[in-house]
Amino acid sequence: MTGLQIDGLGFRYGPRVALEDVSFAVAPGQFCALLGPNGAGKSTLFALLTRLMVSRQGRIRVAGFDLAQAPRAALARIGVVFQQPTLDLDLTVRRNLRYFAGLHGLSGRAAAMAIDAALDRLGMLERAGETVRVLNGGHRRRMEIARALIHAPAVLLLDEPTVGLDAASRRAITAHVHDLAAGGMAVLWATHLVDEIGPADQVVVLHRGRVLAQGTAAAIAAGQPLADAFMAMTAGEDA
Ligand SMILES: Nc1ncnc2c1ncn2[C@@H]1O[C@H](COP(=O)(O)OP(=O)(O)OP(=O)(O)O)[C@@H](O)[C@H]1O
Repeated sequence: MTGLQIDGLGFRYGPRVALEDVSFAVAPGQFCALLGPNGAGKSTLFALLTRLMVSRQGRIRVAGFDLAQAPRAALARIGVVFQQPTLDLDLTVRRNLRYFAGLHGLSGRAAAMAIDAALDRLGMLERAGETVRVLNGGHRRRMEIARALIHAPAVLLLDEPTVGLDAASRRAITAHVHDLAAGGMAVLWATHLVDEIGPADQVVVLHRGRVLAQGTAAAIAAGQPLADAFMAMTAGEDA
């Protein structure tokens, strides 16, 4: 397995169970939507995948590397776009990315090539010299995704990356990230918005820390709109 594999993952905040026996995989070339309402456990899962937090329950493998046993090798193969933007608004796009390339040990020509390639993939190359502050929200987000690609990760994690964006920007970013998956990356996209998911995408429905369903969106929707299937599943749990 060369993408992302999660087996039996659990996590508690004191007595509160945030994740329970979560297992699923994202293969290279797959766009997988982690679909869950507020409080489902998506951010907790992302914190465990990026080792901001550690769990003793279960196992996470990235491109075959066990995150607990070989954290550096595993983390080197992950690109992350967190919910909260973390850009220096007063630097240009290129300087922001150069700083980040340096964190990954890239400098000089290698860094310049990686930065140009990543910006090009997100349609942002012509904006490389602009200060981040003048970019709109959609372009800032695209730049953050480009930044997450600089070290050529095998797995790309995005935590609700379209929050606060207008419809056109959301559509553009969703399309760009689908293209990255089609190019061979394993993509995990956390969201509570079903309109960001295509029928062929993989979906993992997370609710109250547990996986309620997983499969293609078409299979989970089972002939009804995905939104209805999702509402029925999560409302049923509340009853
Ligand atoms: N620091 C914390 N201390 C205690 N409980 C927490 C903490 N962080 C999250 N929780 C709880 O863990 C559960 C999962 O929260 P989490 O933030 O992972 O969900 P989420 O799916 O990311 O939700 P959202 O979309 O609102 O960010 C929730 O019940 C939440 O209240």
